[in-house]
Amino acid sequence: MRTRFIVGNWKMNKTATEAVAFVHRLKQELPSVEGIQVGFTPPFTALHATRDALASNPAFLLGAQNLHWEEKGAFTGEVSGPMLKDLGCEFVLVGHSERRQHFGDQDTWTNRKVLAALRHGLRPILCVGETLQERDSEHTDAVIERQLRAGLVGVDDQGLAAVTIAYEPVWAIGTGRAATPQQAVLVHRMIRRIIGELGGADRVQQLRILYGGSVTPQNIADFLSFEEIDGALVGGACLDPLSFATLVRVAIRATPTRTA
Ligand SMILES: O=C(CO)COP(=O)(O)O
Repeated sequence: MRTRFIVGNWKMNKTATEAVAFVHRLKQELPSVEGIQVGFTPPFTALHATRDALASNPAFLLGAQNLHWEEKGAFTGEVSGPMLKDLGCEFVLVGHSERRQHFGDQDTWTNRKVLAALRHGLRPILCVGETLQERDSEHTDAVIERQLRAGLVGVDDQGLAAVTIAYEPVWAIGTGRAATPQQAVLVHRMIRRIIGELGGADRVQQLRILYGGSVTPQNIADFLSFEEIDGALVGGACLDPLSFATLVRVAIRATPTRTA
């Protein structure tokens, strides 16, 4: 069975000082985490402090929210894979819809970022998701397929084994209007089929597909009751240590028993 993965995406929240306070409180609430992995993506400026505060708990993984595809050079304001790796990051988000919407991250860029992450030993979490307009016009499948295929150009079987996909419908992000687990399951199945076609047929059963968009301590169990949903990418509900700890505790107990 795939190990479930809950990732708290802090977005542009928390100073380094606040990050340390958060982690200390969270560790009090979650003295032991077994059976699942918990990831954190602080802003770049809080990565170092968060790493030190997390202090080698193997269930806790540090990640970044973005990277540039070049290793170094004249790219003012950017951060590269080797820089993240050096700080102890194990994974990195690529193609989050906020990057696509506000910062012009196009499919060709997400592809370069996925390849750069893999080159530097970081596991990419490739984020895909449709807007409300795309869903309403029944383009969800086509949009997700395009984002996946374009984002994974040139990724070989070995690379695919290191990739995680996050399905985050744009209309569900920060709106309090989560997708239903059944809606997510349908998209997750399609994602697994497409990745299988891309050449990961042998390994596709190991691929983790997370759901993101208004996940809360109240609805996480519902999502994780489906075996197609391997975890969650959590925004708003990850910022408060008590709320996030509750969510993680529920996730630890959740067992997949339903089919859509
Ligand atoms: O974008 C998200 C995680 O990356 C989801 O954000 P919310 O959980 O706030 O909807």
